Amino acid sequence: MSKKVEVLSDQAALIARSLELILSKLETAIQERGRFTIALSGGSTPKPLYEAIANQKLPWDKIHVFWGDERYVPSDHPDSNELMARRAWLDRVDIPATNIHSIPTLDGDPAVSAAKYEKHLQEFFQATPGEFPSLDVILLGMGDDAHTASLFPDTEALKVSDRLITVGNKDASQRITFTYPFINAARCVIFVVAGANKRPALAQVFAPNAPDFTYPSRLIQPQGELWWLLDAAAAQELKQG
Ligand SMILES: O=C1O[C@H](COP(=O)(O)O)[C@@H](O)[C@H](O)[C@H]1O
Repeated sequence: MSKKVEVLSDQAALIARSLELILSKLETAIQERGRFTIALSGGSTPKPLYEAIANQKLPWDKIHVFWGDERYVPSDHPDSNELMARRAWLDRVDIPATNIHSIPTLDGDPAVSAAKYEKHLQEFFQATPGEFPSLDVILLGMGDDAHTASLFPDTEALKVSDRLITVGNKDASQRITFTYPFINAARCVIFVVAGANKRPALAQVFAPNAPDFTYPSRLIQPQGELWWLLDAAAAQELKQG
């Protein structure tokens, strides 16, 4: 694994750098493999990044979009990660509908939906059960409790190491999430983290010793590249430490 940490002066610089990195991975992937696969994060931080991607001239037919996690709500629900990405990016470009790989959320049972998405991923990547295919880029955020994707502190999802997709739990509500070994199979994982409220969690995630299950972002140790792109507000304690 190669780990790189970059601190950007503000949110605009953070988004500009994230965009630059994604575009460089996209160019390489298309040159080498003829397509670019990316998993998106939700929350609020990546919205301006998605808007910036929508403003690029890109070979949309060669770009395949997945989600690293999703809330268990219909795709037109205000909490839907897909809805945010569609409004900010996907509905604004000429990407084929078949290149948008939504997480199913209408089965009435998150475990059924998780299994369906896993099957879809295995078919797309022509992976056998038990094999962990590699996305070109997995974009991640981090919550102020150090969760990433929908891998929340001290939850059962953190123990799942034999599947690509599982059910995550945020308090009483269930979500669908990539498992940490699937994230770790990626060619490149990019965390984009902004805001002073992330400082305490970040300090624990970067500490030499802290419990991984309490700070789930620590479990992200990909075989490929790991990038932490932070704004100055989020990184302040790291610089002091
Ligand atoms: O709940 C979620 O939150 C995290 C972090 O979001 P942020 O707005 O604090 O950046 C996000 O990465 C995840 O995809 C989302 O479902």
